[in-house]
Amino acid sequence: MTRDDLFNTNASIVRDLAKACAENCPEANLLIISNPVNSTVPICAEVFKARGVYNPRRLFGVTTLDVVRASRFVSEIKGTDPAEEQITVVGGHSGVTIVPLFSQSRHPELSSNAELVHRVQFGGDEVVKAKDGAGSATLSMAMAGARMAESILRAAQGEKGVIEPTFVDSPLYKDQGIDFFSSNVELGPNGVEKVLPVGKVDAAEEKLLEACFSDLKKNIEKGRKFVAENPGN
Ligand SMILES: NC(=O)C1=CN([C@@H]2O[C@H](COP(=O)(O)OP(=O)(O)OC[C@H]3O[C@@H](n4cnc5c(N)ncnc54)[C@H](O)[C@@H]3O)[C@@H](O)[C@H]2O)C=CC1
Ligand SMILES: O=C([O-])CC(=O)C(=O)O
Repeated sequence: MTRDDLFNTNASIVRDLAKACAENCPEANLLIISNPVNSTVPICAEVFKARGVYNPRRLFGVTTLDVVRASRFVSEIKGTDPAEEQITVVGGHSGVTIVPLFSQSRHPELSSNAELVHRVQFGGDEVVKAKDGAGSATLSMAMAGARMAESILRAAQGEKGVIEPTFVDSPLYKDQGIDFFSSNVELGPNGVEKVLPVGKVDAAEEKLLEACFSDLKKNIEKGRKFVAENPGN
């Protein structure tokens, strides 16, 4: 079971919750954690657009857990404190759409560690397998969700320099037909303040990004198509 398999159950739930938000709290910050995030965020955007209240600065897919996992896995290899490992992860929130950029960390050599890259990309699946039918990540998901929500609140109260990775309506790869992308984002009182660039990547990461784009495009399109064909009430 992959996150994409959750689409059939979750797409209509997210669509209906988004509709309720669009009608009752259109100005709220929406943090979408329900999977598949790569599709549920575009679903929310379509629902808001259909009602004329879409504000791309207030819609966020929660991808914090990918960074939390990457930092943890690196700390296990290096014998360090995960809180001190700053690993940038970009792309989306499933399988090969998750792209860790170790070349930008203090351990650039790790970008050629295929086993580590795979573990970051499929860390959620590892948990699902280990739980053997009893669900997916829970405590780590709660921690990652809380971190993201707290950062949004701190920025809303005027704190400067609050940066989190999140899957947003992004200018970074729109020219390649990818309207949503996760990268570091500076948060502010109005939600997204600034989408930060991906920065320099090495040749191995360039390849990972290519694979990411191809899947991500399909996931985004799947969400859009669902709303077009099933607009709900
Ligand atoms: N983005 C991320 O990092 C992560 C995302 N997830 C995703 O988060 C979601 C929730 O996971 P869990 O909390 O483990 O699942 P869960 O099954 O424990 O909880 C789901 C909750 O949704 C409620 N629910 C079901 N239908 C609903 C509806 N129509 N309207 C309102 N509420 C409804 C259920 O009553 C239940 O309380 C899943 O989609 C999972 O894949 C999980 C881990 C990490
Ligand atoms: O795989 C899942 O369903 C849960 C999830 O998103 C994660 O653990 O990253």
